[in-house]
Amino acid sequence: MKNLFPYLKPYRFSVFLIVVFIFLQSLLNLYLPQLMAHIVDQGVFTENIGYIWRVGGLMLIVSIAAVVFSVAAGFLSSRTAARFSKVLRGNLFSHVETFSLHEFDEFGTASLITRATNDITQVQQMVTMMLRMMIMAPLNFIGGVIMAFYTNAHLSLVVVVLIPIIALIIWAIFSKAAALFKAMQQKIDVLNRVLRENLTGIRVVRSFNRTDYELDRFDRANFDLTNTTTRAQKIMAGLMPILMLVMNVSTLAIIWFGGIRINNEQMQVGSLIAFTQYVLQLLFSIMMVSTMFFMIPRASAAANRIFEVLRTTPEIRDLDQSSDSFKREDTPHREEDSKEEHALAADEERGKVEFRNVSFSYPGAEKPALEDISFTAEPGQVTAIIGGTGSGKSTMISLISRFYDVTEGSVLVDGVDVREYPQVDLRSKIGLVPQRAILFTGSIADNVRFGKEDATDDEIRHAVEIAQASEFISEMKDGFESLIDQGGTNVSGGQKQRLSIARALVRQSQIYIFDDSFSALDFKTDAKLRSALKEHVSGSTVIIVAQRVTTVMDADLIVVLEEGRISGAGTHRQLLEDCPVYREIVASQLSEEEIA
Ligand SMILES: Nc1ncnc2c1ncn2[C@@H]1O[C@H](COP(=O)(O)OP(=O)(O)OP(=O)(O)O)[C@@H](O)[C@H]1O
Repeated sequence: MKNLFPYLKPYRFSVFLIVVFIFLQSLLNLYLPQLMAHIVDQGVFTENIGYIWRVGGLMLIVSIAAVVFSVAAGFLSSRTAARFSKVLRGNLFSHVETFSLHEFDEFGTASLITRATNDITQVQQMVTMMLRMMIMAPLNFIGGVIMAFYTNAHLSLVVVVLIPIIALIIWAIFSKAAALFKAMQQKIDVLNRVLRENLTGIRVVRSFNRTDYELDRFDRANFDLTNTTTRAQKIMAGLMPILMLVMNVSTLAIIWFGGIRINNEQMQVGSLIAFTQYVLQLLFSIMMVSTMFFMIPRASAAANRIFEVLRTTPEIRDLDQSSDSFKREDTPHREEDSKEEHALAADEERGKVEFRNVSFSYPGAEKPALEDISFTAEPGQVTAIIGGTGSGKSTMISLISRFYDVTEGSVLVDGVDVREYPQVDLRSKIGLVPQRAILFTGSIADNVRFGKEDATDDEIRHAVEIAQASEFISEMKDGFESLIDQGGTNVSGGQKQRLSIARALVRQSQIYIFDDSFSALDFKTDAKLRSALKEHVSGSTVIIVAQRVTTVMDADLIVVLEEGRISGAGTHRQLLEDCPVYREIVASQLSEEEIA
């Protein structure tokens, strides 16, 4: 929880005002019973109506002033907490943006969403309460104790007995509830995950008639969360009645002993009323603190989860600019300014991608996904990667964009290790079409422009033409301004793929990577697209990952992957001659005539 304080620093002035307002409110609240005692002892018993009016009027003014301070403090604390959580949410989001895929895998999307929404709301509520109660409760408590002693020291013995009893009750209840509150946040994660999976995979769920299974899965997560919440609330529900009981018994004790003292003429009735009020006020402040404690375990679990994300250092970071970055691997001892060198390298070679003895293992995986991979994809050439499912094709692609870092060896772009580029520079060289086409809510033009913010209409039209998407766009009612629904559900799989190809092409990059991007296209469109690519991006390095032999046959270099290793590299003809794995793939897809 203490990690939260730096986030409150910018609101120092508001916090200061809250403290002042609450201090004044508490003082006024402590003054009221005194006025009451005066009315009773000096007004009612002496039948001095004028005095009653005067002091009554003063009481009214004091009460109104207390309400004004309370409203002002309430407003300021809600505003401060809302702003604080806005900043925290912003920081969380921008920090998550720096994560590599590894950190995303580790936290899980559902959990990151819960942390950015529900967890932050918990903390915000806690801060609102804390800003008011943390100051008001101790003030009321200490003020109540002092005033009770001041009003009647003998009767205050009741208070001395009371406080340890209440402290014990609260401690017993909270030590039981804390673990349950922590579990509650984790169960919200699970519920979110089930919900999210079901909603994003709704088509699969429906087509496989798995609605009942999903309902059952959701019911279980829902029941589990409800169960834990109920158990926690049951324990907490005991708190208020027990405290009320203690409070009523103490009031009874005060009136009992106070009555005896009044009978013995050691105390006045007004003082007894004031004393009772002070004791109630201090008991009330304990109750306020306990309500806050009610929120602490949950909010502190939420805060821990938020800071767990904020404290995570992304595995993939840019090199310190002052370090020896941008050194070309093949000339490691050159001494020129590194940036100049970088520019030089980029000038000499435009988009060359080289894998040098690359091995890669996913964290926790038993065996490496890639082992000893070496090949070069040259600018102006098409390099194809073919292999069975799970052979490591997408993993290889991820290493070029540096979504993951290699375990051994190095991936070089224009002779510079990808780890030495600022990530933004590296990725601006690459137009990537991922395996799963992802579109965003917005128009078709917006989606293509995602690849290049300042793309002109002509550039967009040109990219769309190469991607063979013009025809279906022109058939849509609003053409380029047609809206894409969330997740791109209102366009077909092939259309989605073509739009995500256009998005990559509009970048006019040095390197284009198509990760199985032609699989949803029919053979004719696939062929047309590839010949358009050849014509329009002839100077760039084109890397095509594919399962279909017809897609890769014309490539200048075909790399055959099997279980994370290269089992052959060359042209179609060369591979037919000396790569049995390639021959097998070809035989399974093409007829004898086609092979010949
Ligand atoms: N995020 C991940 N965490 C752990 N293991 C992974 C992860 N992604 C892939 N793998 C594993 O790495 C291996 C290679 O996967 P990859 O996705 O690169 O294969 P692929 O050749 O692209 O397959 P496909 O053609 O089916 O897409 C597989 O065994 C897979 O289980």
